[in-house]
Formats: sequence, C-alpha cells, structure tokens
Amino acid sequence: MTVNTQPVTESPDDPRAFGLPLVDAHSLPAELRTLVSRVHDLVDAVANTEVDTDTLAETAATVEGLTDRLNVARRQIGAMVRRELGDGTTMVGTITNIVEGETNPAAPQLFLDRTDEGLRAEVTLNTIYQGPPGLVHGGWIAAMLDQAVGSVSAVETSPGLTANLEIDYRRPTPLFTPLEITSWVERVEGRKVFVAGRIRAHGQVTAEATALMIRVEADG
Ligand SMILES: CCCCCCCCCCCCCCCC(=O)SCCNC(=O)CCNC(=O)[C@H](O)C(C)(C)COP(=O)(O)OP(=O)(O)OC[C@H]1O[C@@H](n2cnc3c(N)ncnc32)[C@H](O)[C@@H]1OP(=O)(O)O
Repeated sequence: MTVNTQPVTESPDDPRAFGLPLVDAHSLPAELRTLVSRVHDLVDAVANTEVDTDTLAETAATVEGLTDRLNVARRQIGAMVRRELGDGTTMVGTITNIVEGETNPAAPQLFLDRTDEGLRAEVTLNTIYQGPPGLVHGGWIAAMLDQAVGSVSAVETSPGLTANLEIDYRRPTPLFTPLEITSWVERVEGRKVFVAGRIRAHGQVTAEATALMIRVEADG
C-alpha cells in the first residue's frame, strides 16, 4: 500500500482526505490497551529469557495460537488514530506507528505533548531498544527524533514527510533512565518546514537532530 502525497480533498490535515480510516484514541477499548501493554512486557521477557527449552517450545506454541486468534480480524494498513493533546488540539498518526502507535506493542509509547516551544515527551527505554551494552540503539535515537520533529511539523503546520534528517550523537543515551525529548519548528518556507529536536538524559543533551519536512498539502 502506498500513500499518495497529493491529497484528494481540500482538507489535507484529515487523513480521510487520503482515503485512510481514522479512529479516536479515546475510543480504543481498554482491553486492547491492556493487551498491548502485556505483549510489550512479553517482548521484553522473550528478549531476555533463559528458561529451559521445554518451556520455550511450549510458550512458542501458545503464542502461535494467540497470534492466529488475533489475525482473524485485522485493521487496514495505514489506519490512523487521532489523539488529543494537553491544550485541547489534536494530532494524528498511524495507529501502528513504531514510535508512538497506540496498538503497537513494540512502540515505547512516546506520547508527545504541546509546550510553548513545540512538543515534549518523556520515555524510559528497556533492553528492547538496546544497541551498545546498556545504551539506546543509535537508529532508535534517530527514529524517536524523526517522530518528534515530524510531529511538531504536523502540529504546528500540516502533515508531511521527512526529506532530510541529521543526527548528532553527543553522549551515550542510557537505557532505564528517563529521557526528555523535545522538538520545535525553526522556520517554514512554503512546503518546506525546518525543524529540530533534542534528547536529554539527567538534564544533559545526548542527541540532537535537524530535519527538513515536506508538507504533503497542495497549497504552498
Ligand atoms: C501522507 C500523509 C497522511 C497524513 C499523515 C499524518 C502523519 C502526521 C504525523 C507525522 C509524523 C511522522 C514522523 C515520521 C516521519 C517519517 O518517517 S516520513 C518517512 C520517511 N520519509 C520518506 O519516506 C520521504 C521520501 N521522500 C519523498 O517522498 C519525497 O522526496 C518528498 C519528501 C515528498 C519530497 O518530494 P516532492 O514532494 O516531489 O518535493 P520536491 O519538489 O522534490 O522538493 C520540495 C523542496 O524540498 C527540497 N528537498 C527535497 N528533498 C530534499 C532533501 N533531501 N534535502 C534538501 N532539500 C530537499 C527540494 O529541493 C525542493 O526545494 P525548493 O525547490 O522548493 O526550494
């Protein structure tokens, strides 16, 4: 499935303009959120377990059965979710987004919220996101910053795609440590939105990003 970067209606902020289904975050069942959280914990357990082979085989069979049970009804690829931010405005994203998707057990649930400067989130990562020992994977750092700058561009202007992303890794980014992620718009030139973001641990900058987002709306 591909998404046409040219919207088909005059409302490019609404994913339905791109033919994508949209649900409100608050309408997702609590049971689904609980399942996502349990499976997130399961992924961490699988990644780190040293149980015996009988237990491994038994668990694999159980999980296979559960997977078959869930696959009888699947969402459309590209399904979007709309979530309300602290200031009452809304933000949309794909519901399975790897960084913040509500239904994605692999996502660390990075919930960005609005500040006077742009967006901000706090997240603590476990070994699922490990690169070097005890540290966050560099590609994952880029993914989180891409999300943060993409979202701030979407919220402050309109949705777009990342054309260019540059990361400076200033210090190692630790696991099991609250990370503060911030992003803001630096300037807008027609469809081009120049954005920046930062990750801090213990108040110290560990990574910085600058990026160019291209808005996918028809007007410039
Ligand atoms: C469909 C959405 C539905 C609703 C959705 C809502 C989602 C809301 C949440 C968002 C949060 C997502 C956060 C994760 C963000 C990703 O993960 S996005 C995924 C990764 N990015 C991609 O896959 C993009 C791939 N690239 C492309 O599709 C195309 O290159 C682009 C970016 C759409 C631009 O193509 P284009 O529209 O044909 O634009 P083009 O005329 O080439 O360039 C426009 C201008 O930008 C400049 N430019 C283009 N590329 C570059 C570059 N790499 N370096 C410097 N300048 C450049 C050009 O020189 C040109 O400048 P001017 O001549 O106007 O001065």
